[in-house]
Amino acid sequence: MRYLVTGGQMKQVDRYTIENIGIPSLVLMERAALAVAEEVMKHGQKTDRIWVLCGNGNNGADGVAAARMLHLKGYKVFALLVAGKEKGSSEYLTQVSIAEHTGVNLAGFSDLIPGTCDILIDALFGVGLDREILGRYREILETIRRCQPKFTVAVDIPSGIHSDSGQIMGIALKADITVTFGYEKLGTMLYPGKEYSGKVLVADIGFPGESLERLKTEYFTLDPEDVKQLPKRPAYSNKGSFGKVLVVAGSKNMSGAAYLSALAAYRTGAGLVKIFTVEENRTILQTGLPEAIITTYEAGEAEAGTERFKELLVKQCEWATAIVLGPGLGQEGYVRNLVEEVLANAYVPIVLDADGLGTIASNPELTSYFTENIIVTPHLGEMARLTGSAVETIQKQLITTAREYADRFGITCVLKDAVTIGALKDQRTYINGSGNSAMAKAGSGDVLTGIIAGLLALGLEESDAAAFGVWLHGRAGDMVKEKQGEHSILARELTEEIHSIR
Ligand SMILES: NC(=O)C1=CN([C@@H]2O[C@H](COP(=O)(O)OP(=O)(O)OC[C@H]3O[C@@H](n4cnc5c(N)ncnc54)[C@H](OP(=O)(O)O)[C@@H]3O)[C@@H](O)[C@H]2O)[C@@H](O)CC1
Ligand SMILES: [K+]
Repeated sequence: MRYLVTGGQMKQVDRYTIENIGIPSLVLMERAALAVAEEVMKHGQKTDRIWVLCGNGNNGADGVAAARMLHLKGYKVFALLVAGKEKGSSEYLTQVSIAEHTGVNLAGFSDLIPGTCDILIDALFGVGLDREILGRYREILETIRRCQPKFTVAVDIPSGIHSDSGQIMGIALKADITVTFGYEKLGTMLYPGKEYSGKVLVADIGFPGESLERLKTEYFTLDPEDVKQLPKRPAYSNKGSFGKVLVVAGSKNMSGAAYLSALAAYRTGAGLVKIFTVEENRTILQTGLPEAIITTYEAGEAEAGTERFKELLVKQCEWATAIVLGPGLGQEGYVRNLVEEVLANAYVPIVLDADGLGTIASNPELTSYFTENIIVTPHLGEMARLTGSAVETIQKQLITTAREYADRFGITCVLKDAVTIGALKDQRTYINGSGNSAMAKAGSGDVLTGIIAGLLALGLEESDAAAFGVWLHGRAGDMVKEKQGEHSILARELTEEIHSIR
């Protein structure tokens, strides 16, 4: 697990380290600049034309220091000082003074003769960027972009990307590599910032652990080594040891979603999976997934809300350790009854997805059944229906949208996008780094519900099941893509990779 920070949190880490621990700001900066210079030396040669674009805050000061280090190693460096010294930070003034004493080639931006730039070090704005880039700064960034640097190393974060949201603040520079300090910023994990950052390298510049621990560390991501934290299968066990997943899914002419969800739950480790679906799906599901138990109902009895139907459903809910509710249920009138009965009668974790969420959006009064064991997994369109916000608005504020929805009901909200967010009920927020665009295909979401339910059945609590589930799902997608390329992934193949990850 890796913590991620907002720009504001990073500033608090800086301040605490400087003021309470006593590591001078310039000492941190020296290590930051060295990390940048070393990265440039790995990619460049002494004959390369290296430009360093420097603002007059501490990001610019990092740039000036890196320019000095490269200059002293014999590299051809040209530091472009974009702003005057008047409002420069004290570290910036110190770095410029040192650079002057060591003979670094310093110039104002107006002295730039546009030409070949082999390597650009982008040190205009770091976590201090707090507003839209306009006027002269915008023109400077446009000029730099027109020069088409062959390789760009961003200092801390690409200039123009907001460190909390990953949004472009009017204009931004694209980097091949971003050398970030201490902890990765949310802005390089979230689109479009993620795309602008290239490869992100986190440089340890000496922040002691306690400088972060004392903050409320809310944001985190998972890496391949974290898979070790998933529960192991004890040797002495039976199918009952691993929990029972009830998949309430499927409708007439729609059996695939139930199949995929159930299959994924089994592949993730559930001991028993039962599909509760319409009678029409019995044969096809029994044939496709003979390992699953199939219990069926008639749409008519669900519509009428007969006693037999209610009793049958209550029995299923009592049987389950975890429930998937929604995939492929369709939008027939009876679905509302079905969803309400499950929400009212289940006392175990429920993964609510797809048509289950559609039912909630059309019948918002059903949210009164939401308890802390609900995990909702909407994509942006579903979230738009649930909240009444536009998709474009949600996309610009994934984290806040997911967090607000989760907190409103005290539930866990997994908001699915190119970077999926898990606003967990325990107040931590998971930012997913696995997965790829090839997974944007029918059935992929059904597999995710099954994986999360499988983890719940193994005993993970809702927050961990949601975060690990999203990660495993993306990782499986990455592995399938590696084998068969971008275009031909099928949702069911995601389930076939789960074993190689776990
Ligand atoms: N010891 C430390 O603290 C360490 C810090 N480190 C480094 O410091 C960086 C943070 O430094 P920072 O806080 O000085 O902010 P920074 O990103 O340089 O930007 C501030 C400048 O930008 C300006 N500005 C902002 N928005 C603007 C806009 N839209 N359009 C125009 N101007 C705009 C703003 O102007 P102002 O608002 O003052 O008018 C100010 O001049 C961090 O990312 C890391 O690289 C590391 O060395 C580790 C040790
Ligand atoms: K930068």
